[in-house]
Amino acid sequence: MTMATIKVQDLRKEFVTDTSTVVAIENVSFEVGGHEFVSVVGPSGCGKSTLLNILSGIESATRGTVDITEGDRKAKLGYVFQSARLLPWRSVIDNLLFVQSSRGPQVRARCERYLDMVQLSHTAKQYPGQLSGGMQQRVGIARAFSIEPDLLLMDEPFSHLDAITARSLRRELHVMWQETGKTVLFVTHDVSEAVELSTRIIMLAKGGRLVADLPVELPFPRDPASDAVALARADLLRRFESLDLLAT
Ligand SMILES: Nc1ncnc2c1ncn2[C@@H]1O[C@H](COP(=O)(O)OP(=O)(O)OP(=O)(O)O)[C@@H](O)[C@H]1O
Repeated sequence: MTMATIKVQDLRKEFVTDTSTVVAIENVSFEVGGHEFVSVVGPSGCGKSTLLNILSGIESATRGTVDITEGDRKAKLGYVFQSARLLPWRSVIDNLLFVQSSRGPQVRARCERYLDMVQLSHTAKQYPGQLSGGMQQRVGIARAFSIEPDLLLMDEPFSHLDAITARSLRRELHVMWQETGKTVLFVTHDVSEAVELSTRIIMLAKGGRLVADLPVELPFPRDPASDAVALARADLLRRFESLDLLAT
C-alpha cells in the first residue's frame, strides 16, 4: 500500500493590495510522509489557512513548489473546514452521495458506513437544518472520509464547537485516522488539540515563517486530561514562547 506524501519547497505567498503587500507565507519547506497526522499551529494571521489553501489549490503560490502524491500519481484530497458547508436542500445521506464520483449500491454502502462511524446513521434522511452544529460538522467529516481521499486537509474543524462536542469529535477523528490509515494535515490554533491528535507539529510565526517542526512522542490514545499530555503541551508552549512568535 502506498500513502500520500506532501513535499513543500521554498513556498512564499504575497497578497498585493492597492495599498500594501502582505507576506502570508515566507520560505516554508517541509515534507509529510504516509499516515502521519501533522498539525500546523501558530497565532492568528500567521498564514495557516493560506498554507492549506495553497496545498488544496484554492490559492496559487507566489514562489515555490507543492507536490502531493500517492505513489506515482497525484493524491486525491478531502477537505474539512471550520463549518460543515452542507447543502441545506439535500438530506444528510444525499450530501455524502453528492460528492462521490460514481453511483451504485457499493458507493451508498460506503457512505452509510462513514455516517455510522460518526454515529449519525439515524439522521441519514434528515436535512442539515434539523441537525445541531456539532452533528453537521460530523456529517462534514464523514463526507470528507467517504470519498476515500489519500490526504485529508482540515482547517480548524472544531473551532466553532462547544468544548464537550469538540472533545468527542476529536476522539472520533482519531479513531477514523487510525482505522483508515489516511495522511492528515490539520490546522489549529489550539496547542492542546494538536498535542492530543498529532504525530508531528509544525509551527508558523507571524509573517508565515516555519519556526518549529517537532514530533509528538506520546503513545495513543492520549487522554487530554492526563499529566503526559499536559506536560507535552506545557513544553511546546515554552518552546513557542522562546521563539518570539509574534515578532514580524
Ligand atoms: N485574500 C487576502 N488578501 C490580502 N491579505 C490576505 C488575504 N488572505 C489572507 N491575507 C493575510 O495573510 C495573512 C495570513 O492569513 P491567514 O488567514 O492565512 O492566517 P491564519 O493563521 O489562518 O489566521 P487565523 O488563525 O486568524 O485564521 C494575514 O495577514 C491576512 O490578513
